[in-house]
Amino acid sequence: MNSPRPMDRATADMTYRRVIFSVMLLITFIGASLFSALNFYQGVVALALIELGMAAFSLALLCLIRNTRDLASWSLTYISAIFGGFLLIFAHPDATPSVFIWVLLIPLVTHLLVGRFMGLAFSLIAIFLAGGVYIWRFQGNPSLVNPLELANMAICVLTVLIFSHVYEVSRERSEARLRKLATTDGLTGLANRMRFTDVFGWEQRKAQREKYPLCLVLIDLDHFKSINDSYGHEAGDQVLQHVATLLAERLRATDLICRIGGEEFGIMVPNCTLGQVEFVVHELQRVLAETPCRVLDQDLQITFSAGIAQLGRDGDDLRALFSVADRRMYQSKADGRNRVTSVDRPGFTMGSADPAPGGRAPAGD
Ligand SMILES: Nc1nc2c(ncn2[C@@H]2O[C@H](COP(=O)(O)OP(=O)(O)OP(=O)(O)O)[C@@H](O)[C@H]2O)c(=O)[nH]1
Repeated sequence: MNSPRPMDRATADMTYRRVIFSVMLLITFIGASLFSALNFYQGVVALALIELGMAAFSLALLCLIRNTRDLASWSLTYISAIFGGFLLIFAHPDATPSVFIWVLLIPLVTHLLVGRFMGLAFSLIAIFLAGGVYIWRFQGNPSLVNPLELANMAICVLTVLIFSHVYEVSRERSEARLRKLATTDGLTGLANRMRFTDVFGWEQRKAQREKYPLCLVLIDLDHFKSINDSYGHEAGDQVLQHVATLLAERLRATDLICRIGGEEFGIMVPNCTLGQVEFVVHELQRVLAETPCRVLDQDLQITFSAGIAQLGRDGDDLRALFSVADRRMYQSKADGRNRVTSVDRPGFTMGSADPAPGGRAPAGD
């Protein structure tokens, strides 16, 4: 099964929930141990044994969840087991009414551990069951089971449930917004360099493990400065968005494209040989040539120069690949632009690249 790429929602969510789960298990372990000792001391052996079981279970889970990928299943197991333990305690003749105050924690704990949907579903079932046990236990006691008492408890528990749910919904939304801000380029909506670096590291390990090629393409728009100079910065922004959309539409879902900065883009292409990637980039150039960018009632013909580097052949990490792809991209510029380079020309150095010539504006119609 494919694990999610870094900074994907599932991964970030798991990191957050693992911390919450660990804290919860620690609290359960300490609390259950303490109550177990107290109940043993008071001679209530049955309750003491249930609590001892809860403490041992929490400790075992604490060790188990450190590295598990299946955190959601373990969280549900924990919630079900602990709630099962609570139901046994609630039903025990020695348990006092004050024990039911723990029901207030159920919405909070479940929402924190398993999110808004499962949290809400589990809370409703648990509150319903706990309420049933309460009525069954104390039905002969009118001071504990009467409409006023029940309404008090129900409103209190429902308020905690509503707040827990609203909190979790807004937390998940804020987290998604922050994650988007942190990982995407604001102008084009493509991945930013930080996300690219994260995903590349993940993809690199996968490519090395599964022995398939991984290539990096650097793309730099040609004479972009002259677009800004001739048509204005806003027009330049539109061109960047136009190119970003075209590139993103043409690449596979497994490729990752990012805006590195300015008018430079990076593409990570897994599972393709250098020759295949070169073909793909030529295709992108062809599509771009066939799709001019409409700006201020003019069709601007945009071209780019590209350099390609392959993991292993040209370097063993992203920094080395960037350096090689960058050199080849400049070689494409020096060779006349609108080109793709995947092998070094002997004797070529960055200094020998043609410095950007003063402002040839792209062809308008
Ligand atoms: N509109 C716009 N322009 C940007 C942005 N970021 C960088 N630029 C401009 O991009 C231009 C890059 O110019 P150069 O590095 O000289 O490159 P070039 O004109 O494409 O020349 P060659 O790369 O040699 O073909 C500069 O004018 C920057 O101001 C941006 O976000 N929006």
